[in-house]
Amino acid sequence: MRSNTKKRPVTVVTGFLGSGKTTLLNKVLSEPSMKNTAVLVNEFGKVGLDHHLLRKIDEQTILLGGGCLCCTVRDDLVKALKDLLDMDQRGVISRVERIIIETSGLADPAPIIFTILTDPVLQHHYYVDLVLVTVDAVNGNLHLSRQPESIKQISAADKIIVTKTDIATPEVITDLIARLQSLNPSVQILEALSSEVALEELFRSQEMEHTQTKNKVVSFDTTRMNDGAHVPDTRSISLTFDKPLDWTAFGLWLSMLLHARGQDVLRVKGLIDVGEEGPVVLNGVQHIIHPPQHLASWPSDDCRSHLVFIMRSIDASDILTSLSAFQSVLGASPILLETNVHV
Ligand SMILES: Nc1nc2c(ncn2[C@@H]2O[C@H](COP(=O)(O)OP(=O)(O)OP(=O)(O)O)[C@@H](O)[C@H]2O)c(=O)[nH]1
Repeated sequence: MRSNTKKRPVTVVTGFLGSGKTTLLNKVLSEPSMKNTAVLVNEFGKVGLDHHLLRKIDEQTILLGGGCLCCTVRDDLVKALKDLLDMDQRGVISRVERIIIETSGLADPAPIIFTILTDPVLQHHYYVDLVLVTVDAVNGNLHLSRQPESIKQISAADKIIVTKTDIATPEVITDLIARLQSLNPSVQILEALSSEVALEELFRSQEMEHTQTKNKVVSFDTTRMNDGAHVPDTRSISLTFDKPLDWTAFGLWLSMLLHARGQDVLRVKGLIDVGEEGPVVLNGVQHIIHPPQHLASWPSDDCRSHLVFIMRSIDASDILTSLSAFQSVLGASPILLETNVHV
């Protein structure tokens, strides 16, 4: 019986239908450093194909049943992760050091993260380290305008990999990247084909990257986006605070917000100055907040709190008013850095 008390990282790879998830994974999994990776593949539809396409890791590729992982087959996911653990501990498969879940193109990553964080067994053995989202350079804009699932995926992303840049014009790629950055200001965007996306960069733990892209001012023409979209308005806001925050009071404020408007808060991400040496990393997808992590030091010279919300139908002014009303307990006032509205 092998013993391994270290929690294993789970990377969720999602992206709209046909956006290049399997292609990217094939590349990633052929790297020697990924050899102890198990892959769970979920496809929408009765007959799955992608697990056949992921040849490199035959033995440790598991196909989760037809149906979408985010709504119908979460029991399958729990069972597959427990089975992997069991097989790993009994030594019947090679040691599993990382798990990749390739979702169906229609999946909302939030319930998947929620399942792993809340299952009484899984939470002791696994943690979700990254949500990687592939976006097709040619069709990405259309998906964002027409498919609400696509917006949820972008909101949940820690890193976005733009695929098919070889068959899109530079203007389309630039516009798409601006739109993605505007939807999720804290996300890191990589191009799949540029230098083949270095693996270390793709899978690098995110704490050190939290501040790299935040606060980027993106020029963005909202009129172009109103192309008969079916997606309700989505907006992102970036905030800072004039002083360190009281962490307990902030946690209370956030719980109240999520309790009242959890459905409309797609993403919360931040580095919070709580008056100690390093910041607290906050990472939430919809109503799920990952266990906050206290970093020993700030990842850059900028030691101010940074908080990004991606929301539906909630005005930046509502957040600011609510935080301002709470400021005597928070110990700091909010300052709006940037807001982007997509209608
Ligand atoms: N030209 C080009 N084609 C690509 C690129 N990435 C993927 N493709 C093609 O796009 C098609 C779909 O790619 P997949 O990797 O199967 O996409 P997926 O997201 O796994 O698809 P689903 O599982 O159906 O959601 C395939 O024909 C790929 O060869 C790319 O960067 N450039």
